[in-house]
Amino acid sequence: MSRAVLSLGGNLGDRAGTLRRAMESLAGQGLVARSVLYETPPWGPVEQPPYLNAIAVVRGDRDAAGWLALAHELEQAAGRTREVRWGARTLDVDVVTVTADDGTAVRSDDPQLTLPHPRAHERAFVLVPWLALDPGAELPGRGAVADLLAALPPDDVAAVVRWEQLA
Ligand SMILES: Nc1ncnc2c1ncn2[C@@H]1O[C@H](COP(=O)(O)OP(=O)(O)OP(=O)(O)O)[C@@H](O)[C@H]1O
Ligand SMILES: Nc1nc2c(c(=O)[nH]1)N=C(CO)CN2
Repeated sequence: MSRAVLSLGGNLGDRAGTLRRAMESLAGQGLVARSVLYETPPWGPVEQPPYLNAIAVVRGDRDAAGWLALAHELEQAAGRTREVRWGARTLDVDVVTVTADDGTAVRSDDPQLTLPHPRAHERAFVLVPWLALDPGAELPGRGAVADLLAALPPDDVAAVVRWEQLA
């Protein structure tokens, strides 16, 4: 058993429908908690439309590789094709962190699965929904999510706006 924090995002097609369907799939895969949807400006060097983003916390009988496989299944179900790095997509699911049942954070330097996610700490689109869902959240090796957010440019944080309730 392990617990994973997943970041979901998409900026093509029916963004809200795609994220809702992904959350419905996760409901059958050990979904423990989910954030509402946030509209976020595109992060990174590629010019593209705004994203909807959300965080899901799942717990179940999978190891880290199993959570990554689930992330890829959700992306495929949303019709995602792999194109430009950091470019537009119907659905992107990143594994932010995985915690074993003894409380140990899984660490991995494998390029196919790097844990904790190496860029999560600098992404307001991950940290804002995560903090709202879990005010005590910690990104292993980086610190409290609240402190990481406080270290980001305030304009980046303010640009992440609550979009609507999932329910
Ligand atoms: N923690 C992780 N979560 C998801 N994918 C990961 C992780 N670590 C490594 N990867 C690998 O990254 C590869 C590229 O993923 P993807 O296309 O989603 O990248 P990206 O979303 O453009 O960029 P980023 O990784 O910065 O979010 C995947 O095939 C996956 O194997
Ligand atoms: N706001 C936001 N920006 C992004 C996102 C995302 O989910 N949200 N995903 C990306 C894919 O690497 C690149 N940029």
